[in-house]
Amino acid sequence: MKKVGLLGGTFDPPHLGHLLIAEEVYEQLKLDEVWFIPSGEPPHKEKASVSARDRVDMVESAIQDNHHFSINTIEVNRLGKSYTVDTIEALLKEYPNNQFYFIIGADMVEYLPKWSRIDKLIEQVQFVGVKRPDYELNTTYPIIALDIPELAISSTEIRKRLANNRSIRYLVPEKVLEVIKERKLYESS
Ligand SMILES: Nc1ncnc2c1ncn2[C@@H]1O[C@H](COP(=O)(O)OP(=O)(O)OP(=O)(O)O)[C@@H](O)[C@H]1O
Ligand SMILES: O=C(O)c1ccc[n+]([C@@H]2O[C@H](COP(=O)([O-])O)[C@@H](O)[C@H]2O)c1
Repeated sequence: MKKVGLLGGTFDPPHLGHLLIAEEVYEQLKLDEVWFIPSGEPPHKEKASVSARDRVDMVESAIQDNHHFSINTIEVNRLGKSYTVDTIEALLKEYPNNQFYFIIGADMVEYLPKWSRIDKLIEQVQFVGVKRPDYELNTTYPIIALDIPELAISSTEIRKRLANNRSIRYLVPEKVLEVIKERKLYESS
């Protein structure tokens, strides 16, 4: 049975915090792979600022030099809001021999009670919660809580910096920076 970590996200844009949590969970839980799953329509927040195509391309650029990371586009290929419960149901059908671990930051751990059909979802997939500055990892849900180095990086902060012509070097991988610059993403109009 293959142990596969899933990192769902808006990735608007992907940053070093995402890569660090994926790598830490991969190592600590001895996973075989981690799949990055960009949302089509995020279930609980405003639409992303750039297209799904751009977000997929940025994720591909971010993970290209790590052979145990890959991208899965199941959510961008599905219409409507990207509820995790639908994604897990589809993945379990398609890959019955995989054991999935859904990785979330502490902000999403706090939000778990509000996830769609959470009582069903919690029985279908093992959640792994990781620390994130300013959020608590406490929950009554049966998650695996992991201690990881905390990085105070968010996509929101990166978008703000770009809007103010500030540097995002060393907050995102070089390759992601190249895509952002080439396509003039996140420039204020
Ligand atoms: N610095 C971080 N430390 C720990 N977890 C993180 C970090 N950044 C993102 N995550 C987690 O990664 C997943 C995907 O996050 P997402 O793509 O929404 O990035 P974000 O930085 O939270 O974006 P935004 O600021 O736009 O809300 C979520 O589970 C989130 O909690
Ligand atoms: O299914 C839900 O109700 C749900 C609610 C909040 C978040 N999620 C998922 O959690 C992941 C991280 O969310 P986000 O918004 O921080 O990118 C992403 O895969 C979302 O689809 C899912």
